[in-house]
Amino acid sequence: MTYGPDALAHDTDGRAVFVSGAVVGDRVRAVIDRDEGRWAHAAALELTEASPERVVPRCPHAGACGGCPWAALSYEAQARAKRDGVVDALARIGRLGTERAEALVSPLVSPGDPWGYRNKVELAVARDARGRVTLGMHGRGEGDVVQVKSCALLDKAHSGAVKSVSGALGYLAGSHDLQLERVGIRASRRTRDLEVALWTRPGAFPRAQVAKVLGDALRPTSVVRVMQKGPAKARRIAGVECLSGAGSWGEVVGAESMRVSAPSFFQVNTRGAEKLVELVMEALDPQADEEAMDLYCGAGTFTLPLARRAGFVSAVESYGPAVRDLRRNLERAGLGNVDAVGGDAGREFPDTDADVIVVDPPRAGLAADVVSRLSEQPARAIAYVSCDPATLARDLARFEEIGAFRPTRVTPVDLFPQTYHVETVTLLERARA
Ligand SMILES: C[S@@+](CC[C@H](N)C(=O)[O-])C[C@H]1O[C@@H](n2cnc3c(N)ncnc32)[C@H](O)[C@@H]1O
Repeated sequence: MTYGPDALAHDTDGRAVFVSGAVVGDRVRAVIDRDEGRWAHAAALELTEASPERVVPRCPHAGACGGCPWAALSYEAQARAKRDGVVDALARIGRLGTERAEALVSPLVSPGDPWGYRNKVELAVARDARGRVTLGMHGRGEGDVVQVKSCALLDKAHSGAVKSVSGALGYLAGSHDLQLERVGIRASRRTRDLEVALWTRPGAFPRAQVAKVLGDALRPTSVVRVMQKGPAKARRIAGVECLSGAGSWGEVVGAESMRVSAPSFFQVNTRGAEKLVELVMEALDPQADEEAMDLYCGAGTFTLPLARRAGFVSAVESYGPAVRDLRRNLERAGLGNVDAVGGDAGREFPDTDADVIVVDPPRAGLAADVVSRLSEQPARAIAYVSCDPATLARDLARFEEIGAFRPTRVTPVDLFPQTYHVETVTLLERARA
């Protein structure tokens, strides 16, 4: 498999052909639909011999919906392919070589059930030629929307929420222009919190009707409207208003209770988030007389447990709503030993000497100046949590070049079963002179 939805084949000239609709080991008849010279893309038309790793997806929409691109691959094969993908990225992009990469990367850790693990789904909105609105899951093709009754990745306790929200908003959109761009549903089995977040353009909005219709349909604990400006993909926020209930969503991660507002990042797999915290704490083992740093800290998934164990924590997060969530979570937890700074991790790099450090950047990885600043730290260890093996590998190569810290363990964690995505926790330890 590739780090993507496709399987990898080679044509008679040995060039790579990415094949959609196939899994590793399949024999298929496929047609090339994109030729880029050095590589090509093909679509499988007919399965002539099924791979022993092929399974019947648990969800009937898996072929059309974009949410589960690896659902036709057995879970064991997914786990192997993810670990192999991390090894390959470290060997090639990280320039660590195959032998060292193989020794560094442990087998994939699976935090729990590979279905029903998500605490969040996002519904796409489509309008037909007559302006009628339908809501559904993002399809495999650009702009496709697939109507579903439930999502097999969403926590079973809330599996009906997708149908209820799609129905209620589809009905209301028939008589009101909601200016809807997408809808987020966050559901917690632990707190029973259920939040519906409507992403819209700013402007007039039937607040009371939306709150009433959604309230009747599924009794959410919170309904919020996130007003967005600029291009939809940029997700720039013009304002957030609470239409009913709490105005935020609550979840329990290990021993910590957290509240998160709709635009803020929160791991979609709660058990997976717990596993990450466990691995990070185990690797760093922060002590009461030590100082910790948490860069790209979000609403505090690592900050809170770090603050329980270390003497002091410097935390940096650039996104305003997440910084507010972090401060509120620290206050609710009664933790006063954290300096929570809002701003870019490079520009606001804490002017302090840390003993242990957590970094958990977005997919783009660490800016080069952040790797340099981290390398100047006297810390004994850094835990690098990554959601992209390629940028992790690039950053590890930068650490190696500077030479102050070396990766000593890379643990892939399966936060996103049925997809090609993989999270990793890398322990970097101070290099011996
Ligand atoms: C993968 S999330 C991790 C959040 C948190 N550690 C958690 O587990 O919930 C990455 C976070 O980095 C923040 N971020 C993105 N770019 C940043 C930057 N340049 N400086 C600081 N934070 C940034 C995002 O807003 C997001 O909250």
